[in-house]
Amino acid sequence: MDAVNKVINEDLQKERDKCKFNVAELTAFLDGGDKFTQKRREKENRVFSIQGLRDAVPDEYMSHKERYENAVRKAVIMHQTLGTLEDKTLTEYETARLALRATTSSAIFKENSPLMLHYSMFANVIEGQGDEKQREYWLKKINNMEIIGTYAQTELGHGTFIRGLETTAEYDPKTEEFVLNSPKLTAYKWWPGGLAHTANHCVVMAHTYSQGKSCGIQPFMVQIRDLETNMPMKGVKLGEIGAKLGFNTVNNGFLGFENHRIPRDRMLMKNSQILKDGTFISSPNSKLTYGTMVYIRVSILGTMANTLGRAVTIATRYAAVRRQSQPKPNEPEPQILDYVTQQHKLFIGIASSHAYYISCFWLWTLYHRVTKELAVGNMDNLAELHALACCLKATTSADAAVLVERCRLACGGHGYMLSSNLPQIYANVTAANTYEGENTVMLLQTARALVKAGMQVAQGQKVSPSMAYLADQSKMAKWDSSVDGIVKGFQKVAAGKVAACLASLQRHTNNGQSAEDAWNLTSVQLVAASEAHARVILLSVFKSEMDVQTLTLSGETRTVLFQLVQLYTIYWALEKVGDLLLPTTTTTYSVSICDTAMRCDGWMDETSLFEKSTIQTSARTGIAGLVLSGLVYDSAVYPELVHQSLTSWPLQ
Ligand SMILES: CCCCCCCCCCCCCC(=O)SCCNC(=O)CCNC(=O)[C@H](O)C(C)(C)COP(=O)(O)OP(=O)(O)OC[C@H]1O[C@@H](n2cnc3c(N)ncnc32)[C@H](O)[C@@H]1OP(=O)(O)O
Ligand SMILES: Cc1cc2nc3c(=O)[nH]c(=O)nc-3n(C[C@H](O)[C@H](O)[C@H](O)COP(=O)(O)OP(=O)(O)OC[C@H]3O[C@@H](n4cnc5c(N)ncnc54)[C@H](O)[C@@H]3O)c2cc1C
Repeated sequence: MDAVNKVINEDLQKERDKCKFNVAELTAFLDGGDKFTQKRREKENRVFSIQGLRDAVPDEYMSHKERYENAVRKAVIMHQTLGTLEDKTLTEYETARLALRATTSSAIFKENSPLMLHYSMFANVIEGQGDEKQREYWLKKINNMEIIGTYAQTELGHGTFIRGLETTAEYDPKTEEFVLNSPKLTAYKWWPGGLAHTANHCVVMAHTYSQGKSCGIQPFMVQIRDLETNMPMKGVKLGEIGAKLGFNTVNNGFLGFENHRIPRDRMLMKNSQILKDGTFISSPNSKLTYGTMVYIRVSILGTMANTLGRAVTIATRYAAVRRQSQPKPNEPEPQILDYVTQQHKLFIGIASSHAYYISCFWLWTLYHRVTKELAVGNMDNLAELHALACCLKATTSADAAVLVERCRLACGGHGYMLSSNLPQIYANVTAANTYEGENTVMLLQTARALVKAGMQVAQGQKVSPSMAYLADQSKMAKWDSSVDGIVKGFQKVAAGKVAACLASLQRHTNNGQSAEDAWNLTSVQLVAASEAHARVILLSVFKSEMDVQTLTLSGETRTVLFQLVQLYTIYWALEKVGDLLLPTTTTTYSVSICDTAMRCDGWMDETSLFEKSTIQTSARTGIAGLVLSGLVYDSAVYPELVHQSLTSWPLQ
């Protein structure tokens, strides 16, 4: 194996040599600047040089228990290592941006870390829901790993419907304690990562009662295990939920309570409070309790960018080194990358990964702005943030799962091998369709906001900036096959779908249906309208952010990035050709230029055997990448046809 490792595959090297742009420049652009590239590499080099982080045996040959124990062992080393590299001089945004790119964890854990929830939701829920004293007390313990925690919301009976949670927390003013109970089996917490054996604390979302009255769903910090023995505390029942498609080392567990008492100050009281005598002071907005979910939904865009980037890198490298068939007699078998069908499968993955990165940073900026506004009591933009986070989480995770599976199929039989790592990547990516808000449910949340905006437009009222295009449709000029033109086409499609939903809701209520039944009867269209809106946002943000952010880049790098924008836009125009009412056309791909993602060593945190043995990489540094061909649309008739279709759009 070692001898093989020293030789870089000839075809791969040739592709890298053909690169027309400055790889370092593009890498720094994606990282957010040279400073971050340096920091990322420092982290990667440190982590990847640790012998103890390598698996003696591939995960898939271990038992369930061995896998978990191996993951715990690595999680401890990772924590010790990363702790020493922490940079306190970075702003919160910079730290988040670095975390998004320096995903060493995905290279170390094929099925994720058992501490995943500790670092993500547990820490964030204390930050977002704890009062000042609670934040000061708990965050120190969390950061020092004095306690290990998770986020326990979902129950066996209810995941989506939070208001239906059955775990109860009843305030007892005599002892100034809350009494936690799981009155039924369906009230058991079910799913929280790390709960099975790893966590000794968790934030429990529970239906809260005081003075005999419901105080809604509130968060509580609960110690569930003894810190010395790791055994469950009195009145706490714990266990593991069992083997899953993926996430097997995340250690998802169940949790039930039987008269488990906790002090009053364990309720996280930033937003709502229960005073010593039991008086309930309600949050200014009950949805503030859901803030951690919004934060993770925003992060998921970045996770999708990384996960898809890894899959498409593996598949593109494979396409460069794999030769198959003999279309021209007496000539060698071509690289499968030369087949246009193969390029069609892979390039959209490269473009989408970039689109998700850009959209994630854009959404992060909005998230930080809204968080600052909330801190001073301004809720004006919370609904818009929620609507955007829901539809973008749903659309990017759904697309990423499809595209990762396409990458797996693009590797033929080898993609079916676990050693390709593509099946495990798929198992990770498809989970995001369900966790942090099931995708259909998320799209329906955005649809609520779209319907509201549609009604406001009809009444001549102002709507939120991301939905302002709904009001502009009548003024909208002709559109064409330029990127901006296609974005306008998509705006028209989304506006048309929203209008159709409003008409359907109206029709059903006029026919005597209740508002709820009218909503259910219209829900297939509502989901479609919400997805169309997400497409508008993804396409327009990708284009406009690239316009602004690439100004200082060299012409070659800008060109290749704009080819990705163009590819992404045109791909979706063709995918949604029915929506755009485009009659069948003979538009063809004429593939000639381009490439990108796999040139940047940001993608190089893949540790699979497959990559190392079959396709040689220069392991995490200075990957020159492959020269693929870019995509140029070659159809003179295209703009005309699109335009004609749009002018016959029945709902405009
Ligand atoms: C460091 C980071 C790394 C990241 C790695 C990632 C992987 C990490 C691993 C992750 C592992 C996985 C970990 C996990 O999986 S943790 C568990 C995650 N669980 C969920 O996400 C549950 C999904 N369900 C919900 O969120 C709610 O119950 C929904 C939203 C469905 C309905 O709710 P409800 O029935 O109560 O509400 P309503 O429909 O009557 O609507 C009422 C109004 O409220 C507004 N509204 C609703 N929600 C919000 C909100 N959030 N902010 C602002 N507003 C909000 C809404 O628009 C509406 O407004 P209006 O129309 O009336 O004006
Ligand atoms: C890998 C993984 C990790 C997880 N980690 C955690 C964790 O750490 N902590 C935690 O608390 N939870 C966690 N979860 C749970 C997760 O958040 C829930 O599974 C998710 O919110 C969906 O809820 P559910 O499973 O009850 O699905 P359901 O809501 O029962 O969904 C089933 C189907 O019903 C449909 N449906 C439900 N309600 C509606 C509606 N109102 N309108 C239309 N259709 C509807 C859905 O679209 C879906 O098709 C995790 C889940 C997974 C898969």
